[in-house]
Amino acid sequence: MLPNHRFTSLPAYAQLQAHYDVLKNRHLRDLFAEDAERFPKFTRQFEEILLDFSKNRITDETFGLLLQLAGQAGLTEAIGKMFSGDKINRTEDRAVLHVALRNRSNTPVLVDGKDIMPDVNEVLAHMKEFSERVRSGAWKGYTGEAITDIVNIGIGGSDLGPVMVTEALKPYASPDLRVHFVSNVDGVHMYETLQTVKPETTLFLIASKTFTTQETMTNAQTARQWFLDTAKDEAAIAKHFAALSTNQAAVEKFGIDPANMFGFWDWVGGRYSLWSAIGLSIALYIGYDKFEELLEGGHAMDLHFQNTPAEQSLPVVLALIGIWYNNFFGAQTEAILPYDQYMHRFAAYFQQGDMESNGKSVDRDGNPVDWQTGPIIWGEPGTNGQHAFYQLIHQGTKLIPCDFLAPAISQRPIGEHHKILLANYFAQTEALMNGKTADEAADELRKAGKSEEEISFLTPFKEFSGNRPTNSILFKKLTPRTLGSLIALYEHKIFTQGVIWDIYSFDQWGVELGKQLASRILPELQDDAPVTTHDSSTNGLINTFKKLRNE
Ligand SMILES: O=P(O)(O)OC[C@H]1O[C@H](O)[C@H](O)[C@@H](O)[C@@H]1O
Repeated sequence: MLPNHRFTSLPAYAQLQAHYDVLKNRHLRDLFAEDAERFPKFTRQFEEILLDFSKNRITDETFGLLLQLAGQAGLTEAIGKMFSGDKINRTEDRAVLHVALRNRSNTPVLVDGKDIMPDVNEVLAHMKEFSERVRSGAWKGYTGEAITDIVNIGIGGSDLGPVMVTEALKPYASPDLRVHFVSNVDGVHMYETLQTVKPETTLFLIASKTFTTQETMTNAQTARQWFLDTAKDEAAIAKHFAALSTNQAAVEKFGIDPANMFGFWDWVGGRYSLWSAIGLSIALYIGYDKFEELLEGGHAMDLHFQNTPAEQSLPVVLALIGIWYNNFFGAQTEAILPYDQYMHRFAAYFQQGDMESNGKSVDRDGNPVDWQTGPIIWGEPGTNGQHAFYQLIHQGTKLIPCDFLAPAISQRPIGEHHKILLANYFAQTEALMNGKTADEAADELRKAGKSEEEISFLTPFKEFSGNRPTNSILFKKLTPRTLGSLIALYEHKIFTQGVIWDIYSFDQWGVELGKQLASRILPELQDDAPVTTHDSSTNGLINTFKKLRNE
């Protein structure tokens, strides 16, 4: 169990509050002018990843106080508890051990006194053997043909991670194997996917930790029926369906051969499961060796998180900077902006990772919090975002801390593209920091030949306040190892923030109510009788739906 504390009662909280009152009026331009050492002081390196957090509204004093906050919240102890298999997911009475899935050092990890590493290694060996057979063509479908298409059916954590990683690591993929993801219960998703594949050469992965999720079970049944419509023989299912799950009984009931089941455990949270059997689509797509490199990258970041003093730890730094804006500046959101097209689902992945983890409003004692917890996470790849929503980041009324991520080396070096991309990457954080003063804006207008009257009208619109904070994460190349480290970096950032905010980051009770109500409403949609069992809005909507569908 993690020790409890009141976030706002930590001594450093009050000090930070007082410090904020002084610092809130300081401009980043001036902080840089006063301190030539900001870049070396506020950058941290991990392998081929550089984190520059110098363009944040912090001084040495801010950073020192934030580190004290982490210390007072018992961060070191909490990290130890997670890695040693303590049941820190208290409301589900579970350990939190996605780190064991990528524990390439293979040191024993005990849950209830039992070392779980042999089980982890056994599933990995199964994934290796299976993915190698499928990729080499040795695994045959029911007509004797090799597999050409993988369809992963899963949702939430059983979808977003594999989608994000297979997109990010596309350059490492086998050209002979396509991968598809069906998540939405909207039949359109399954329909469109099935248009592009053939039953004889398709392997379905039914990815569900619980194997009860309505969307996934519905999609899986549809896929099964579609397959049997052609194959006609239930025995053929064994060659075309595999299950990634913790629930063996439900997998067998569905009719999947237990030999094709890849297990994992209740100590793997859904949104932290891409490192587990849920990552089978990744191993199939990029090959098991590359999947292992991804695990190694995650593990290397785990060791860094465990063994590095807080002031040197990239995840801790990211977490503290986030807390500074979330809890003192009142920022509501954080943008994740990768300047890498292959990372186009990275922000979407961490929407679940962060918001499902830290979107909580009771502390670990069950009392309502009176401080802000998890931020709203959003983002799109640069440069697309620049031409869409950056206007608001530059000149809007909201403070939006942004993470800018970019590789130094493109996976697809074509002409001048990467230099142009990176010029934009550097320019944006510089612009957000410095802004443009009224004098600078007026000078530019004067040089462009505008009249004094036009200049005085236009200047306020052309002015940029600047002082808008950013982190820059610059890495060498988006390799499987680096991606693994980047994912683990954000995972541990989320963990650190949850510890400091005194909330439980590894349950997700907030998703249950909607599920319960949907299963109550579903039977009501079976006939056309008007419903009266809900509030007037819900009744009205359901009854309008029943009318519309029959018109
Ligand atoms: O893997 P499954 O059991 O099908 O769960 C899929 C997803 O649905 C749940 O409602 C949770 O919100 C997610 O954390 C989970 O990843």
